[in-house]
This record gives sequence, C-alpha cells and structure tokens, in this order.
Amino acid sequence: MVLSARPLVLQKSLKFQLKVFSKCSPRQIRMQTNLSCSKEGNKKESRGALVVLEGLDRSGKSSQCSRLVSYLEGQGLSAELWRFPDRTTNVGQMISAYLTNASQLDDHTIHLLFSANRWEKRKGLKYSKKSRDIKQEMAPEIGLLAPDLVAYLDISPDKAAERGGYGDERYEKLEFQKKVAEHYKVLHDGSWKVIDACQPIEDVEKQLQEIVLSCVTECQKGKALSSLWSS
Ligand SMILES: Cc1cn([C@H]2C[C@H](O)[C@@H](COP(=O)(O)O)O2)c(=O)[nH]c1=O
Repeated sequence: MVLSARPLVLQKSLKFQLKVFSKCSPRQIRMQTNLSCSKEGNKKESRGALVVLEGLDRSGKSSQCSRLVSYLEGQGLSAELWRFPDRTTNVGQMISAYLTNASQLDDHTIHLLFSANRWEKRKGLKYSKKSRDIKQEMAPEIGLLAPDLVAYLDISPDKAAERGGYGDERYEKLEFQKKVAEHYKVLHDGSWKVIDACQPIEDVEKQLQEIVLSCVTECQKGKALSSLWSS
C-alpha cells in the first residue's frame, strides 16, 4: 500500500490479511499515504501487492498464510501478515468480547465493528458474516483499498468441520459455517482465484505461491491501485 516502492500482499479477509512488500524494508504500514505510485523521472515506482485469503473456518488460511510469508521472504520479498479481526485494538477487543460470548451486539453493530477494525488499518477487505443485505454490507467498506488478489480456499462446511478444531466462539459452528459458505457464493466474482483446500497442504501452498508471485510481479510493473466497490 503504501506501496511506495514495494508490493503488498494481504491475506485472509474474513480473518487474516497478509501484506507482502517487494523489498526487505521496515515493516511499517503506511497505507494511509502514498496510495498512488510515485514517479522518479518517467519511471514508475513499483508498489506492493495486497493479497487476501478467504475461506471458511478451518479451510487452512492461517497455515497457508504463514507458509506464504516464509516463501515470499525466501524470494527476497518483504511480506507482512495482517489478521482480521485484529483483536489488539480497542475495536478489536470489542469484537473479541462478542465472538467469545462475553458481550452481546446486534448483527449490524458487529458488522460495522468488523469494518471499523479494517479502517483502523486503512485496509480493504470483505465484510462481516453477520450482515444480510449485500448493499448494506458493502457500504462501510467503500473506499478501503481493494485487494490485488483474492484467493479463496475452497472447502465444504462439512469437510471443514471434519478437520476439527472448532473452538467455543460464536461462529465456529457447522450450521453457521454453512451460511457463510452460501454467503461466499454471493460474494464470489470471476476475479477470485479458487483453490481446492482439500488438496494436500503442499499442493495448496504451491498453487498459492504461483498466483501470488504473479500478482506481485504485476503490481511491481505498475498495476493501478483501486478502492473497494469503486466500479
Ligand atoms: C474480519 C472478520 C471476521 N469475521 C469472523 C470470522 C471468524 O469466524 C471470526 C473470528 O476470526 P478469527 O478466528 O480469525 O479470529 O470472525 C467476520 O465474520 N467478519 C469479518 O469481517
């Protein structure tokens, strides 16, 4: 994002985001400035890529994000992982209290908090699972930076549940995850890269590496930044 001179990769929109920069440099997030690539003479400065990994709970986003960061760093790229919700902020703590059933909020309020949590980092992602009307859901996201790549780790709710590991949080229930899967079908557009998350972990990893590297290269070459829902 800020991409001044570095590519950014974001991962995990519903849950995590990962930023990857093209060069090793201080891991600072400066997205709020320099959203357009600066020019040096006639030469366009390369920028970061924003990559988002989507998928149901237990689809493998966390593992793949960690592996992807290691891989990109091994390629000489500076990568940064952002996870949403970011529970460290004030807003994030409110979200966390809700998710752990320590507080109650209505659906619209939690949706807005998820969005506010992204705005805190000046980042663009998807929306809360709890909102029902798509247009209403999209509104608070307008103006956030659009991802350069959305990779969807595709797994059925039943298969994901078989992996176990659901905790006690509100959304970690098979019936709820089925609703999330339906929601993803509505959100999905042709630009998303869908990866079969039931493949061996190494195969998923390899496919992610390929599409992310290709995206980073495109961004380095000067692919324009855009905002969410601008078209
Ligand atoms: C960031 C975000 C997370 N969530 C959900 C996904 C998870 O079920 C839950 C907690 O995420 P986590 O397990 O990655 O911390 O929050 C939304 O519903 N909307 C959002 O915008």
